[in-house]
Amino acid sequence: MNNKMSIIGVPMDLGQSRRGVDMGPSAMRYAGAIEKLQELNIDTHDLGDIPINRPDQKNIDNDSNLKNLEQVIEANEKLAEMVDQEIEKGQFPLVLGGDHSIAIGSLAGVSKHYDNLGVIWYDAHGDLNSSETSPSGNIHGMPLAASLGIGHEKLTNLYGNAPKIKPENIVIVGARSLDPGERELIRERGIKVYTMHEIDRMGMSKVIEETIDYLKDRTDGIHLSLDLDGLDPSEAPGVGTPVIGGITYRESHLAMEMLAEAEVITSAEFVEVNPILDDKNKTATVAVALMGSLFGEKLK
Ligand SMILES: NC(=[NH2+])NCCC[C@H](N)C(=O)O
Ligand SMILES: [Mn+2]
Ligand SMILES: [Mn+2]
Repeated sequence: MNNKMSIIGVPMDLGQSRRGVDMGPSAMRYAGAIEKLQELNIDTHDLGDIPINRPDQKNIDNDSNLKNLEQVIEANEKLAEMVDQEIEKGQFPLVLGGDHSIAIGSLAGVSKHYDNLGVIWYDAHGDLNSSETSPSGNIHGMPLAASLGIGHEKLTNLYGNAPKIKPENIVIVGARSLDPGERELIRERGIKVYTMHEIDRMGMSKVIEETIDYLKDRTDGIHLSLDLDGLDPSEAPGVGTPVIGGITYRESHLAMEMLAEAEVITSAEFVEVNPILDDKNKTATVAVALMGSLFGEKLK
């Protein structure tokens, strides 16, 4: 793996309705993210947080039902540019969120550098909604669709033309809450999904083995987008949209270790850590432990 890493914090909570996820980057730094990476002999540059403009009140776009559309776009444009520049310099970008809408910016920046970017979407949700299908108007439920070129054109065309990624280069792991429009899209576009059912049946080991086999040959880089709500809320309670019956802490470590061993991940983000809803920073601590495994920590 690329040993030179740039950390980019995105303290943004405007892609969903529960305040507090803007403190995610601080919570993960406080839980020792930078020290953990340095311990692993990774040459780590913490670039700090992207400045976020907060609206005075809740802003709902008139022609779509999208909440805080302008602010989300502004933040994502800054993020895309930064991610793009860091990769250009030869750095591995590690993005700390913030709500999952920031994946729009991460993927916009990363995809500039790959013709066939692969994406592992580790999440209880598909985040495949558009303004038409979204039950909530929350943009954090839309980043994967937007990156596929589906949805509001200001989101799909952010920092370059749509689409940023191809449906056949995506693997969703941990899904257990999919809206009707998302299911339809998964079927229509043939997106590969390992729901909790498959994880229970096959075991995480087989799921990740298949994921790597599937993506390895067809892609020229793989972005890991890890939403902490992919884990079970008993182990990662500090998230805004928890869904019972999730991936365990051990399964998640195994997944990260297998990805590290295969040396396939070329960029990553950890999102949706909400310290206000958390139990003594437990979720940020879990996130940092998973970063350890993803970036090569071994027990012996
Ligand atoms: N990144 C997340 N936590 N997304 C949750 C999305 C929940 C729901 N599917 C929605 O679109 O509103
Ligand atoms: Mn989620
Ligand atoms: Mn998500």
